[in-house]
Amino acid sequence: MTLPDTSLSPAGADRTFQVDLRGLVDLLSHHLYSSPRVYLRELMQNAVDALTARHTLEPAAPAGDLGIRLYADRSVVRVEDDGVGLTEADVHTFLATIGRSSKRAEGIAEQRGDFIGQFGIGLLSCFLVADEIHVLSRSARTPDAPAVEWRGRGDGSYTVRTLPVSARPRPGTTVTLTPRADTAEWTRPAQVHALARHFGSLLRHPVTFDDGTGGPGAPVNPEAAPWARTYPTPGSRSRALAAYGEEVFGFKPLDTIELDLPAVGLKGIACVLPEAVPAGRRHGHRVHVKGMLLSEHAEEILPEWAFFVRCVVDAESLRPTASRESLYEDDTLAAVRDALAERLRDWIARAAASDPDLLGRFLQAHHLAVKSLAVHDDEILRMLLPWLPFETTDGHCTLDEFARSHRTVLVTSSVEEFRQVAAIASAAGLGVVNGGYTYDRELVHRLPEIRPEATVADLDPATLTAHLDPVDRETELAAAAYLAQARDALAVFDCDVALRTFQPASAPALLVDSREARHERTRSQLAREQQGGVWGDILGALRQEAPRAQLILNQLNPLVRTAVTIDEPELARTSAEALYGQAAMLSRRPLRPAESSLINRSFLDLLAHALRKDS
Ligand SMILES: Nc1ncnc2c1ncn2[C@@H]1O[C@H](COP(=O)(O)OP(=O)(O)OP(=O)(O)O)[C@@H](O)[C@H]1O
Repeated sequence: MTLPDTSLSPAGADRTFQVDLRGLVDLLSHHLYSSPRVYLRELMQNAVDALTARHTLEPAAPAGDLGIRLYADRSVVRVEDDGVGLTEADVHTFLATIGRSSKRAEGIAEQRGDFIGQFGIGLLSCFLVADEIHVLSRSARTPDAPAVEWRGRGDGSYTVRTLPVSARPRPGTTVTLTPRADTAEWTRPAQVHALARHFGSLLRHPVTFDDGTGGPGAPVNPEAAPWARTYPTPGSRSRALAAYGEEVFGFKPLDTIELDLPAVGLKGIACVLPEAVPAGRRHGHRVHVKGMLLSEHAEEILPEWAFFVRCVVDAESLRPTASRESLYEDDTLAAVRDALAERLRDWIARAAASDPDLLGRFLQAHHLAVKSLAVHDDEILRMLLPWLPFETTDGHCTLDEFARSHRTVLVTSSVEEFRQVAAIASAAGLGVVNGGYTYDRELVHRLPEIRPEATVADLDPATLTAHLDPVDRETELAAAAYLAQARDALAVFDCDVALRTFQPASAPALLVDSREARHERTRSQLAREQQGGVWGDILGALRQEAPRAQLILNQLNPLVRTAVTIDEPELARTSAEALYGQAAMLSRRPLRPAESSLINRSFLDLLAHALRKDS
């Protein structure tokens, strides 16, 4: 073992970490912030926090008198506020110490609720666009203190000096950046103006922008948030909220739901999407804190099932993470999520109770989202199950309509089984729902919970065939030769052939072949191929009696009646293959390569036969 060399440093001497500021800024820009543009958000946010502190200090000061002024010409970007300002001691403590913040209580988790910042690193984001940060400040807390100037450089060095009061006659802070040439994209005047509007349009303090061309500063946030304005009528209010939703999200909402949670000072709107979105694709919500836009893609404020809305909210006490692009997962956020989810449920309940037209349009676009919700939410299930659309043997209809005309509701377990039995079941007067889509079978089975008079049962193809009428002995005997040839032709598909009578007469054949049966046959076939090998033994051990597919020919169908009388063996085989191919296609399940080539071959053979006959 080698002992550490202690000759150069006295044992136990305390040392101080060195910080490589360039490395730190690099880390922030590549891993914390999504884009250099966030420098403006951080500066505006510091200005907002400084104004908040000033209001606490001077509660009587009229809010409209204290504001934020932005300035950008081609050579500098400046953010000036009438906030609480800094003394020389504050500058050393807060500006020059990375990770130190005046907005935090004792621990890192104890942010003082009135501020947006807390981590003491936001100002560093200015190094994403400039090599030097210049701060000129005057404290409102110590009005006699001189103005103080701080210059912080990207290499980690800084200078502080005090200046006469005349250098900054009023309390507040001015931060000036001299952008690097390669960052013009984020610092040219038009861009600074656009970014200021983007981040600050809902700020409650007056914010102006001046591009140095001489005109008056343009207001960045001329109007209050749309939900904070007053409107002459409820109708004009909801139209204004919808127009705002359209402006920020780019779609015309199906409806706009107002959100208001006084406990956390949250207000905003949820815009119902006019079209369905794939369940996995979530766009997230726009979250403002104290008016400041922090995230455009926050997902955490609503549960996953709420993918049919996009929200804009402004909250007093949600806590952003250091990157500001997501929210700190704490009890408040969990409570907000629950409360907002409750609002969405209330909206659905209201539409179900009093606005069938709106409910209809909503379900047309979002029935999948609602189905996923109803599976876990008894309240939604009770309210909406009768209204949800399902594919049935009566076409697409609501479960309520369907249950009214069918006392027993049969439900298949796969889409393909539904396709196989739909026409025949409906001709036989049976009511079948396609239970193959996600959630559908589960939901249909819960119908008796809200319609106790309804009965729901599973239907599989084998049950249906058991109900088909056999043909009389004479017909069976007459068809025996044809059936034998058909069985022989279809043996490669492990398919039996039978003759029955069923409606509709227009259906020549029904292929009964459940998914489980197909899997079982594949396994059996593999076991046969692998005989003797390890796989063969394993698969063999798993082997059950492989259920066979069944092609059921319809004796009522004129084509089948003719086919069973064919005495030409080749033509008999081809016709059986063609009937099998047509029934397989009707089931709309994916065809195996052998089946596709069989369909091709039988078609061409039949064509050749027809042409030969004609010539
Ligand atoms: N415009 C300003 N007016 C007054 N003080 C300011 C201003 N900008 C920065 N400060 C002081 O500098 C400190 C550090 O600012 P910085 O933006 O780095 O971090 P923060 O805002 O405290 O936290 P966060 O990293 O979460 O933004 C602040 O806590 C505040 O004391």
